[in-house]
Amino acid sequence: MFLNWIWDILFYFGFYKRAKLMIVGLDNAGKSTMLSLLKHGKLVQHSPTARPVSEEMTLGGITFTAYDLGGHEMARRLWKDYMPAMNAVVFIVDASDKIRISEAKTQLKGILESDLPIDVPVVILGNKTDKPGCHGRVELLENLEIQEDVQKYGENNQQGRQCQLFMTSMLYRQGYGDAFRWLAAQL
Ligand SMILES: Nc1nc2c(ncn2[C@@H]2O[C@H](COP(=O)(O)OP(=O)(O)OP(=O)(O)O)[C@@H](O)[C@H]2O)c(=O)[nH]1
Ligand SMILES: [Mg+2]
Repeated sequence: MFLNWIWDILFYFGFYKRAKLMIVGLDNAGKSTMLSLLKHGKLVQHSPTARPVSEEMTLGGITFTAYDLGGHEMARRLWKDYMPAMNAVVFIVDASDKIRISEAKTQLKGILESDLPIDVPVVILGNKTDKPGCHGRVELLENLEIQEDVQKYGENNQQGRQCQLFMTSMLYRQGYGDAFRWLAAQL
């Protein structure tokens, strides 16, 4: 009880922030792998996510409740139900999957152009950069057709949704730290 009051007071004066985060992207992109890395610091093999999984963790001074929503077609139907309550979105793309890049583009556009509140930042992770022949950052910007979203909102600091692309490898534990630091700075 006493501890709860302390948290409430810290929260009220802005010393303690909470945020709800949804982690989405096509199936097999690496969502659950990233969540285990963030939460437990371990690489874990997961079965395809059948129903939403949530984890709480503190990163960059913010306590996140993160929802791993699963990326196969049935699971995608749930994304829109979560959107109104979210403070941030992580969209993971398998940068080595050149066949499904246009499917990823469609799903990402669906989020960027949805009713997701305009003040909700979206960070896009181009994952699996350890795999040979995968898309680089410039190719990914082009193929996902997000150059404008990233430039307009991410770099020039104009009004609109904050949106940025980071390249990551969960296998080599690279890139997601920068992505989460950027995300925390937007909240
Ligand atoms: N090479 C490589 N493999 C990765 C990386 N990240 C994830 N994987 C592998 O990709 C596969 C799918 O990862 P998951 O984290 O289960 O994918 P998911 O996005 O949660 O997929 P769904 O639950 O089906 O939506 C697993 O075999 C992971 O080990 C990475 O950075 N590099
Ligand atoms: Mg999963």
